[in-house]
Amino acid sequence: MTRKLVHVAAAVIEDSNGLVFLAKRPDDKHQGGLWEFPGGKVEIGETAAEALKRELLEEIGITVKSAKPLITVPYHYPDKSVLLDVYHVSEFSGEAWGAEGQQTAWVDKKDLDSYPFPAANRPILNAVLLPDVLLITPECDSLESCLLGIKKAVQTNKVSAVMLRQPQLSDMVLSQWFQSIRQDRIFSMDDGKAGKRAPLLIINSSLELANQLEAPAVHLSSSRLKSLTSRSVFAGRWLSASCHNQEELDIAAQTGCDFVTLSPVQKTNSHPLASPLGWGKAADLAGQSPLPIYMLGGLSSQDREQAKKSGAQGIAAISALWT
Ligand SMILES: Nc1nc2c([nH]c(=O)n2[C@@H]2O[C@H](COP(=O)(O)OP(=O)(O)OP(=O)(O)O)[C@@H](O)[C@H]2O)c(=O)[nH]1
Ligand SMILES: [Mg+2]
Repeated sequence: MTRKLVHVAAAVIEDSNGLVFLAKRPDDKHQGGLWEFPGGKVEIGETAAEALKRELLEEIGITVKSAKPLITVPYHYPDKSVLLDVYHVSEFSGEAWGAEGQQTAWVDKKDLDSYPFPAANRPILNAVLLPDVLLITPECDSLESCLLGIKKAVQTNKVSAVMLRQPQLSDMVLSQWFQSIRQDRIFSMDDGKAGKRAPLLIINSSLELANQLEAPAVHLSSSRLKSLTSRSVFAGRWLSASCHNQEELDIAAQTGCDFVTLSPVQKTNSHPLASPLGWGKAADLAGQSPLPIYMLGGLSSQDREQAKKSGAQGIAAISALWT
C-alpha cells in the first residue's frame, strides 16, 4: 500500500521550567479526544517551519522565535497516513492557551506517559525523554577504570545516557560490573538540583541477561535484534538496537524498539573495515524511520547539530566522549 503521507508540523513546546505544552484534540477530529503536540497540516507552498509558525499562532496564540528539528515520524493509521515533522520550541512570545476552545495543559516530562496520545506519538515521547548524546564505553581493563571513565564523562561531557558495552567479558563478569556501576552515586536519583535527572544506564547484552539484572534499558546488537521475537519480554523499559541499514531500521521499528544507533556514519577506528554511510545516506535512512536515532561512528559532541539537521536525536560515541 502506498498512500500519500499528510505532512504535519507539530511542536514540543517547553517552558523555562522544563514543562511541555499539550492540547486535547476535539472529539470530532481524526484521533479526537486524545492529547497532541499542537500543530497542523503543511499547506501547499509552505515549508514545515512556516506551517508550524502559522499553526501555533492560530491554535495556541504564541509566536515562535526559534524551532529546532526534533524528530520526523512517518505513521500509517488504518484511515490515514501522516508524516509528523516535530520541532522543539523553547523560544516564543505570548502565553500559550487554547485559542480554538481546546483543553490544554503544561505537563512535567515524567508525567507525559499518563496522557493518552495518538499511536504515532510514541517515538515523539521517547525523543522528548532521551538526551542528545550517548556514551558507549570502550573495552576497559578493569571495573575501576570503567567506572572512573563513566564518571568523568558524565561530569565533564554532560553525558546523560551511558551504554555499558564490554564484549570481552563473560555474562557473569558483565553482570558484576553492571551491578557495581549501577550502585554508584551518579546513577542514583537526582542530586537535589531542579530538573536534574540521573543518567540512563543501558546494558549492551542479551535480553535475558538484562531481564535477570532488571536493567532499566537494554541495547541489542543487530544480530540479537533480528532474533528478537517479542517486545513484551522487556515491557516498560527502554529497548534499543544497533542498526546499519534500512532493513535493520525497519525491524527495529516493527519490533517496538524505543531508539536505535545508526552506524558507521563516518570512518571510525573501532570498526576500520566498515564502509561509512556518510551524512547524506544516514539522513535518508533517518528520514524514513519513525524512531529516535543516534548517529554513530567517527563522531563527537561537535557533530550534534549536524546529526539533528540530518533527522537524528543526536550522536553516540566511544572515544570522543572518553577522557
Ligand atoms: N497536531 C498534531 N497532529 C497529530 C499528532 N499526532 C498525530 O497522529 N497527529 C495527526 O496529524 C494530523 C494533524 O492534523 P490536524 O488535525 O492538527 O491538522 P490541522 O490543525 O491543519 O486541522 P484541520 O484539519 O482542522 O485544518 C491528524 O491526522 C492527527 O491525527 C500530534 O501530536 N499533533
Ligand atoms: Mg491542528
